[in-house]
Amino acid sequence: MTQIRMTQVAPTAPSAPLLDVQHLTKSFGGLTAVNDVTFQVPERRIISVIGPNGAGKTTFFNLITGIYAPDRGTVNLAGRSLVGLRPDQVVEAGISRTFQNIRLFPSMTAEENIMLGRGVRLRGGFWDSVLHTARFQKDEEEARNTARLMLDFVGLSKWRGELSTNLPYGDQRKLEIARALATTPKLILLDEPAAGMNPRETEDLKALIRAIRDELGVTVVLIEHDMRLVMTLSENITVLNYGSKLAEGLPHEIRNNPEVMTAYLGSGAAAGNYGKEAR
Ligand SMILES: Nc1ncnc2c1ncn2[C@@H]1O[C@H](COP(=O)(O)OP(=O)(O)OP(=O)(O)O)[C@@H](O)[C@H]1O
Repeated sequence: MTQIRMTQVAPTAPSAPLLDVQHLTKSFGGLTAVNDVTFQVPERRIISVIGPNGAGKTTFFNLITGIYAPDRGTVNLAGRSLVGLRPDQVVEAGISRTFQNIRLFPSMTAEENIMLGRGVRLRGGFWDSVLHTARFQKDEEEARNTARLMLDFVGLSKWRGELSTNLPYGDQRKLEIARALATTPKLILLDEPAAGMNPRETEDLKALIRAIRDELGVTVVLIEHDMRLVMTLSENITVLNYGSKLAEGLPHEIRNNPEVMTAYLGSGAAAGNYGKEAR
């Protein structure tokens, strides 16, 4: 993979977490989907958030990324508050993400999909694009260069001019990651990146996530149901259950935590997943 340095992490005190979430709470009607969750991520870590179906994991990501406003609690990135920012402003602040379901533009090429992701970092405005000004052309060239670097980084250069819909499933997921990386984030949130992948694709994904941290210096938080991947990739794991933080610790601590096991055993399909693959 190409060596690219892209992290723009502002200097923070050695002990200050990059992401600092305190007492985050969100209810929908009578249901508290995220309940008083405190969560800290130091720079350059790979952290997983797990929990049975409906535990509040995606809502937690949606609160961090400005899709929902929290009822209570704070979210800080490198010391800057993100509460009240729109999703695009959160991206500009340095957090990008992928979604549980693939959200590519099927009638655009792999390269064009990434160029769109890069748009948030470009300086030209609406009239620059309408009038095709010199600034627009410079922006477009810059976006294309970044897209090519990212395609190379995730190993998809051969698909550059192909419509995204024609890519194999695992490669579409990688393309989404490339698009998120094109915004030069400090932190990337991956929502079930291995969902639907075969074992070989999952192994590739594991190597890619490590490279994102090691080569790009980007911190990674992932939601994932594939326990084998979670246990072998994460440095730390946070477990949510019914919206609350049930446990937090090293992979072997989580694997041996009876409360975590009970939470999964009570949750149908996810229980099988945990029981089979956590070992
Ligand atoms: N916009 C919404 N309106 C009402 N309820 C919601 C909304 N979003 C999420 N919920 C509810 O909040 C709870 C948590 O959902 P969430 O999708 O965050 O869980 P999850 O842990 O990501 O689940 P899964 O692993 O199945 O993706 C669920 O009961 C869900 O139905």
